[in-house]
Amino acid sequence: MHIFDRKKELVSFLQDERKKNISIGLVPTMGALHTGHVSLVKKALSENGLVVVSIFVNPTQFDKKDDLEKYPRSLERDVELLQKESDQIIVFAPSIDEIYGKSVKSQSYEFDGLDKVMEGEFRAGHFNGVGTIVELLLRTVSPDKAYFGEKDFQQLQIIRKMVQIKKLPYAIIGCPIEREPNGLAKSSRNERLSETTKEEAGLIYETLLAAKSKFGTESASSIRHWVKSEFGKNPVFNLEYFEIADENTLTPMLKKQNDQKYRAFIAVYADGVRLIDNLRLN
Ligand SMILES: Nc1ncnc2c1ncn2[C@@H]1O[C@H](COP(=O)(O)OP(=O)(O)OP(=O)(O)O)[C@@H](O)[C@H]1O
Ligand SMILES: CC(C)(CO)[C@@H](O)C(=O)[O-]
Ligand code: BAL
Repeated sequence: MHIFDRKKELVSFLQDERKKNISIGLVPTMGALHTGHVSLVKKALSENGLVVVSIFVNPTQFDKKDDLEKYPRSLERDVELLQKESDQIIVFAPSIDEIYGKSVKSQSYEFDGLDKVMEGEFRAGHFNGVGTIVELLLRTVSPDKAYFGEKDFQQLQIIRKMVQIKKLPYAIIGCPIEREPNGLAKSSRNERLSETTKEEAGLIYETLLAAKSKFGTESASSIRHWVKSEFGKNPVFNLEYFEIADENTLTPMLKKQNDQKYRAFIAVYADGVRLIDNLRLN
């Protein structure tokens, strides 16, 4: 398997591959790979001749030092896992210096308000950091298609917006959420949960399912109220937000419009670890 840590070498390798008329997929990750990531890689392999998986824990998208320091890192294990998947995979695992040089800073983006709610509200500067690294990866790899998980649904919509605003010629493909048997969305940060909390964290998905079943008959504000009061009684989880929002604009739902698609979004802390999830409601 080819593993690159320099942009220049990756670019020159891909230029040669492209001459063979091979289509290229890109799967950006922060490593500590799990079956959620693998589902993106499989989808990319099914649609492209070559798939670049980037592994880079991007410092500029972390608003909390502690979260960045404790983020799981396992490059060797990640490479082994990808090697088992296919020999059509290329790994790009650059250093912070290779990406940012001396100035570890984000660019500033205009995302049409998509970044002002939920993750954007609670993680200051997060989406400027995501935009900065994703734009750089897209421009470096120049893929035909890039793959992102719906687990980070707000991020997916923001990347779609960035590509549209910057007129970047790459297709952005959203992929469904992979879950544990108890419904917990697979996430690298789950590694930091105790076995007991991981089991109890099935409650997050159960809450989303309950919100979906209430959605037919109850107002958004009544469902929000119900979720807040349920979590208020639970000593294991600390609810950061629960929102019902329009899937495209991400604005909180006021009155249901029949032609709009709505989604429930949730962020909770458990064992000091921040977990997010979402579910389409209609
Ligand atoms: N359970 C999942 N199902 C589908 N896609 C996923 C899942 N988890 C992560 N992804 C996607 O994989 C890509 C890389 O995500 P990332 O490396 O941040 O992993 P992660 O598990 O989301 O980690 P964390 O939530 O701890 O940041 C993103 O596009 C993300 O949406
Ligand atoms: C897209 C991404 C790899 C950018 O660092 C990250 O936000 C993630 O893993 O979802
Ligand atoms: N998967 C989203 C990246 C982050 O939490 O920073």
